[in-house]
Amino acid sequence: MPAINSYHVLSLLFKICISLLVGLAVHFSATKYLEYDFESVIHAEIHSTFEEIAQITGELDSVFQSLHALNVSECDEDLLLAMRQHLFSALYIKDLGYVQGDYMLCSTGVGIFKDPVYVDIADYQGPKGSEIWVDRGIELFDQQVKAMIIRNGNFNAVITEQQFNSLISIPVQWRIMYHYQGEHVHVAGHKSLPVPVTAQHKVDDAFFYQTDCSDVVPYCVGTLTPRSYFEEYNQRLLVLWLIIAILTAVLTFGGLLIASRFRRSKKSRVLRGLKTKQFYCEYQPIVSLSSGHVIGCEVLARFKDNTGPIFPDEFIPVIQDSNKTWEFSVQIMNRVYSDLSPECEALESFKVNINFFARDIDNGRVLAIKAHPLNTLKNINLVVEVTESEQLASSSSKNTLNSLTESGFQVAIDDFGTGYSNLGQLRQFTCHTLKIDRSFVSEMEGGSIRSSLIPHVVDIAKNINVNIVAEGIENDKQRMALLDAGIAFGQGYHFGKPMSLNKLISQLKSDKPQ
Ligand SMILES: Nc1nc2c(ncn2[C@@H]2O[C@H](COP(=O)(O)O[C@H]3[C@@H](O)[C@H](n4cnc5c(=O)[nH]c(N)nc54)O[C@@H]3COP(=O)(O)O)[C@@H](O)[C@H]2O)c(=O)[nH]1
Repeated sequence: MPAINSYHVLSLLFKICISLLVGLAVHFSATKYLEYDFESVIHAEIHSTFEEIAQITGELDSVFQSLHALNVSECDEDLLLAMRQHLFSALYIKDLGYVQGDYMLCSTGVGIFKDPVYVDIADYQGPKGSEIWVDRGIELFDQQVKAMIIRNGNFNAVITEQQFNSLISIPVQWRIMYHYQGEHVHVAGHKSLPVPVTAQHKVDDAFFYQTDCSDVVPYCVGTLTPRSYFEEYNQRLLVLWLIIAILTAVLTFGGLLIASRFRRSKKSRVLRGLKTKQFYCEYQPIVSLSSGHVIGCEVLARFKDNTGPIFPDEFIPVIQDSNKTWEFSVQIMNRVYSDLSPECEALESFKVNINFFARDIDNGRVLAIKAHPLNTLKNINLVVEVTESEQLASSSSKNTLNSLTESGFQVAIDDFGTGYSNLGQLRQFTCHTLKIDRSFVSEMEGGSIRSSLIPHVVDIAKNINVNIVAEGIENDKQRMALLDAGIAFGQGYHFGKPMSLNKLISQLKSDKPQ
């Protein structure tokens, strides 16, 4: 299991926060949408109220018009009959009366008054010369009701507040205002609601407040709807959206986990590292086994990102499988160049072994090394190190290696003895060094069959006149035994682990006779 560090904790917290934010955003947007939708419902309700008010005023206009057409100057039974006929067919008007001057003479409900009733001053002037009284308590068919009275000429009509109560069907607090010549007069509903001056709406934690004024009739309506009604009205949708929001948050979290797992997969880290040039180099000394002097080094690529290091045994296969071998080698050469260029003055015919892939030898891409600035560094002998493999046996590989050696490069065959090389193959191209795989060295003390092959490899090397570097020397006993076997050079933890170039240079300086 990978170690959990603060980076992982932070990244997990980040994912949780993003997922919560996405879930909240979905929830917030859905609620806003439902609120908007609910406001449209209230808006439609207000507009249907205006339509009904228009019908009321239309009814009043037509009744007044036809009563005026009777051209009467007193209230008699004929007029009462005519008024009652109008009342019978009216939808909204609940009573009609005849007024002369400041006195009402008769009404459809009472008939002809014995004593004319004094009519006080109207609350406000209405359109078309009408006068209006609002919120009046009147007796209608033996019942005390609140009503609005509209007078036009010698006639007045009564509209009860009950008429208005049925105009708005949703359970909101509402208020209808008469709006004429800049004045707002309460007509019906909750007097405490704010005066609806212009169309506006507001939503808070507890209420939806919405007001609107009609363009057709001089009325405005204000509504105050408790949020609980909104929640009840949209109960199913709110629950559904809450579930969707939770699911979205969970899916986002899952998606982020998968994405980051992919991001953290070795393959994507390595390829990202290649793109962002995150590979760097360590240098392992190669020494003379007799004197212990450092005669050169092997360049070993390293990789580390904020998730941690990845070792060559893991990243080399990724690079091979992704066909990025040459891109990788160029990056390493560039790194070696920038590491070495400030230091090379202090060196003396120093071998620098760089590992290349057999496929880049086979396809000849490695020949581009000839034009690389590394080639211009003073005191450096570049050694092309390549692991022995089947690909090295191809004729194109041989041509490439021969072309390199003709141009002054040295060639080292790495891990010699583990695979495909044979003496016949080695004779076909010039190679300068055989590097004996560390498995031979590590098994020397146990006297394995493999280690018993070392003298044989030494013979082969002498035969074709190449140097041998023994790899993986971890103690002095191994050094001595290899020296006895006729091997001149070695590499291994006994002389130094792969290290930074600065460290290697200091080791070199302390190594030099003063
Ligand atoms: N084409 C390229 N291949 C590269 C490059 N950089 C590295 N590699 C290859 O990856 C393999 C693993 O390399 P690494 O993990 O760096 O191991 C090297 C040494 O650290 C290790 N070593 C050296 N001395 C000892 C020792 O005394 N004991 C011990 N247990 N290990 C030791 O051996 C590796 C070097 O081996 P070799 O290459 O065979 O000389 C390895 O195959 C690298 O070649 C690169 O830039 N390009």
